[in-house]
Amino acid sequence: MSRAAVLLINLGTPDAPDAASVRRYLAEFLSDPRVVEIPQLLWQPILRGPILLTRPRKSAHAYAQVWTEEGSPLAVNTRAAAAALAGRFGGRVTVDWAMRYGRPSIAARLAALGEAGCDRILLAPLYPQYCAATTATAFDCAAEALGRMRAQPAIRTLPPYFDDPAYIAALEASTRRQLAALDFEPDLLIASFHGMPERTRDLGDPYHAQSLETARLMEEALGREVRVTFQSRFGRAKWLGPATDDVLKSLPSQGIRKVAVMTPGFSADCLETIEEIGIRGRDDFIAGGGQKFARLACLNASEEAIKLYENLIRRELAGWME
Ligand SMILES: C=CC1=C(C)c2cc3[nH]c(cc4nc(cc5[nH]c(cc1n2)c(C)c5CCC(=O)O)C(CCC(=O)O)=C4C)c(C)c3C=C
Ligand SMILES: [Fe+2]
Ligand SMILES: [Fe+2]
Repeated sequence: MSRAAVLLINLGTPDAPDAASVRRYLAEFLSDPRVVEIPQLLWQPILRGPILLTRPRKSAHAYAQVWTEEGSPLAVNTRAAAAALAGRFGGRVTVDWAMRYGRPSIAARLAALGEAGCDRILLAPLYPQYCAATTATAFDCAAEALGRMRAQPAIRTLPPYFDDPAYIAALEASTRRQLAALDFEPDLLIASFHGMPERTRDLGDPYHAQSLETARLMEEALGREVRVTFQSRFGRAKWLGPATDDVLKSLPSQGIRKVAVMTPGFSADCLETIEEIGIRGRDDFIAGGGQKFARLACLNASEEAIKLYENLIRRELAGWME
């Protein structure tokens, strides 16, 4: 008897909001050559020196502001999506989740699925837009774990879903629901995507184009402008723009005083959405003269999200669920 499983994969997060845990997490994350594409011989001294000496304390402070009783929001939301999804397959598919960096690791969950008798596994990184720094490295990591197994499961991978009608419909429904609940009508809706070095686009990474296409399809679906920005600049290289913080600071002087910000590239709320947009982004906008600011939640484990993931997963598991 064969048995199918789906492994939801997200980025990863520290174990606790303290400097030591954040340091361990950042050391693993930022040592990934898919993330920082500088030769390791040059990069490691910079990482182990200035970056890991200063950033963990600052980031731990930010994490402490978003941490919940159940843990880091990224882990809490990803786990909740996996739990809700499990109920949609009537026990015919095992649904599990893992993190590319930190815990639960991809290797540990692949091993656990193997022990549970799952011999057909769909790897599903929850990144709607393909990016080598997120999607590719998740598959690299899984391949490395598979490379150490004697009895490997059969593997399928979830393609990016940036333009999938089911994803656009989920975003549209979630956005309409959240806009209707606001006590104001935004002058502008912003879609803030995580940034990337511009160089990666020039070398052929489709992330930028796929982000723009998601926003264009959202404009079509919502019948209103969706202004694209890129957040979370890191390092000295030129990153994709326009930068979310710069745009938020400058909008009030252009007469735009009420905004709503959505983050469609993040499947789950996390440090980058709750703290960077919801706290610092709001402060930037209000300090610049803005009046009303709303951060719209990610799809997380909402009804819209679970319907979307069930749809995508059923399609990819065709022929495996009998
Ligand atoms: C959704 C897509 C993401 C892309 C693309 C991405 C690229 C990328 N990120 C960094 C550096 C950092 N990112 C950090 C946090 C973080 N990044 C993503 C997603 C993408 N990153 C998420 C979901 C999170 C949140 C994790 C959480 O625990 O909530 C951080 C850590 C926080 C901090 O210290 O600021 C860093 C650093 C680079 C360099 C990069 C591409 C080159
Ligand atoms: Fe990031
Ligand atoms: Fe950030």
